[in-house]
Amino acid sequence: MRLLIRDDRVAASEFVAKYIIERIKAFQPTPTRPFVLGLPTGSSPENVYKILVREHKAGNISFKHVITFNMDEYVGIPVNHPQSYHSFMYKHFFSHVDIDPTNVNILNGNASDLRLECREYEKKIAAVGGIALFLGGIGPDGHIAFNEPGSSLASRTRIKTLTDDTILANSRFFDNDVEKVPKMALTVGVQTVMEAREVIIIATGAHKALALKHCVESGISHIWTASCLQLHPHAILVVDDAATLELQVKTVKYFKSIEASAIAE
Ligand SMILES: N[C@@H]1[C@@H](O)[C@H](O)[C@@H](COP(=O)(O)O)O[C@@H]1O
Repeated sequence: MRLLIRDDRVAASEFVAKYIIERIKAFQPTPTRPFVLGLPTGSSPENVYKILVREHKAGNISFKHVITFNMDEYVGIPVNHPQSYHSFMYKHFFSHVDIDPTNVNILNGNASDLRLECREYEKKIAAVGGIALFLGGIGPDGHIAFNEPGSSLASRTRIKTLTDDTILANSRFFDNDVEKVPKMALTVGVQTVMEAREVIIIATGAHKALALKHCVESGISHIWTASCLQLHPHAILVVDDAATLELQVKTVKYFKSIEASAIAE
């Protein structure tokens, strides 16, 4: 796992957006050989989308031959609900770039058979050769996608009941009313994320510091599900200074020093 520390959220987002652009460009996607990108929602990636849109408008990147798979979606709210992850993705990203809507995959939280929807999602990912790069965020409780504390680290796309902590954290998007927050979601599993060839996580703000500590300095645990990334051969965590508050000074120094020496090489 690489840990890259930037001064603030803007700098962290710039790094992540540029990384995604570089990866897509290096892959040189075509209609028959598309780039497969996994995507999250949340306030952390919002800025990343802003930068990707900016770079697209500046003519620096095309998403024409990119297939996307979103990590998760609430169960039981209409697709056009302002807080659905469908709405989020179109509002912040898809509506502003040249992606082919038929290449956009988002779980349907209103499917008549939710289990089937999840199984089909996994099949769709496999059918396009797996995810090349999964962008993710982490919840304050260390969850990745909606893999809440206690999720199996071998899990695949499925229905999850959200924890009280997540419902409370996400109530800020629902008029601060926990009653309005959906109680269940569909989410890719920990294993689904782990099978991506690369994973890049953005985590910013002091409220992510404890999660980051558990993901980086503690053992792999189903309680802090993002800690699974310790086992991923190509995982990068991009964080701001505030998110490192709970890390040991020596951890921060170490990761900063290896980045500095990598730049010097
Ligand atoms: N399901 C999403 C996660 O994928 C996301 O990482 C998390 C953190 O969101 P934020 O970046 O807004 O803190 O929120 C939600 O629970």
